[in-house]
Amino acid sequence: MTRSILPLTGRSLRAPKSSCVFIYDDSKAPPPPFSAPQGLASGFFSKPRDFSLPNSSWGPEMMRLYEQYNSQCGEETEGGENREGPWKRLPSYNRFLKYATGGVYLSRMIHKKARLFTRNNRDQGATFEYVLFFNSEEDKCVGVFQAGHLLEGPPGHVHGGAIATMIDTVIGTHATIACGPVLTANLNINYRRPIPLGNTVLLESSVDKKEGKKVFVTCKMTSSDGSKLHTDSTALFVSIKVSQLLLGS
Ligand SMILES: CCCCCCCCCCCCCC(=O)SCCNC(=O)CCNC(=O)[C@H](O)C(C)(C)COP(=O)(O)OP(=O)(O)OC[C@H]1O[C@@H](n2cnc3c(N)ncnc32)[C@H](O)[C@@H]1OP(=O)(O)O
Repeated sequence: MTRSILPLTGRSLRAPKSSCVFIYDDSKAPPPPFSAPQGLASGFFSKPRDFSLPNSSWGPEMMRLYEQYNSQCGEETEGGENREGPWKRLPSYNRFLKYATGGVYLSRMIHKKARLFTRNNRDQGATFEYVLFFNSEEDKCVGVFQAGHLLEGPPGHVHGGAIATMIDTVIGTHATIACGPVLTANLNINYRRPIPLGNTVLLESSVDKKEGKKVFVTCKMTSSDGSKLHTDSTALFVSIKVSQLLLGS
């Protein structure tokens, strides 16, 4: 029923401008009727929470790096003018699908309780605190990541799977910006130095080459001052049609 009427293509999955999108918040009320246009039932809709903004759990290094990149971001001023800047902060929600065109309905039909792995803990600072910035002129993506105490692997240090998750998030986002919807086909990580829990690290990714449906990305993760290399990694992403995921093929 639903599959045939949904105009879901790669092109329809665009991140919205967070300032003007209203979405259904399923924690507050029952859903409006399926056919309700987005934004009409104002009592049921609320602004999506952008998890990539500072909160009280962010330590000084996280804040320093955030300010460093954020101060170089283009933005619309209160007077409505556009301030130029090479970087753009990428907003981050707990369910990407909800905020894509038409996704508000899809998100209720497809595993409606699903939440993004990295954004599913309400306890600020406990798991993944991160913010991503993108520089289109240089085609660079950076992630600033503060690792919370629930990410323990080796005693007092961050689990390798959590590190891989962060790398995949940064390079996956970068590959998506470069090529539209993609899936990780291959990810190789050299773990060079353990990361103490609570530390802030910097991830920097670059697209090495695109070849048909394939995009090759590399990423380095360093201490916040850049002095220590924690990981270096390479990855292959393959372009997909979003309908592939929805139709289970
Ligand atoms: C603003 C932007 C916001 C963005 C938000 C986004 C958030 C994102 C953040 C979160 C990010 C989270 C991200 C996640 O967690 S993604 C979740 C983890 N990944 C998966 O589950 C992927 C599972 N795999 C597949 O679905 C398929 O195998 C894929 C789609 C990957 C390839 O499909 P398929 O097999 O049908 O591909 P093809 O036959 O058309 O081949 C195409 C080409 O690719 C080459 N090939 C394929 N596989 C490999 C391999 N392993 N090594 C080397 N090469 C490989 C292949 O040889 C061919 O090359 P060529 O012959 O053409 O030369």
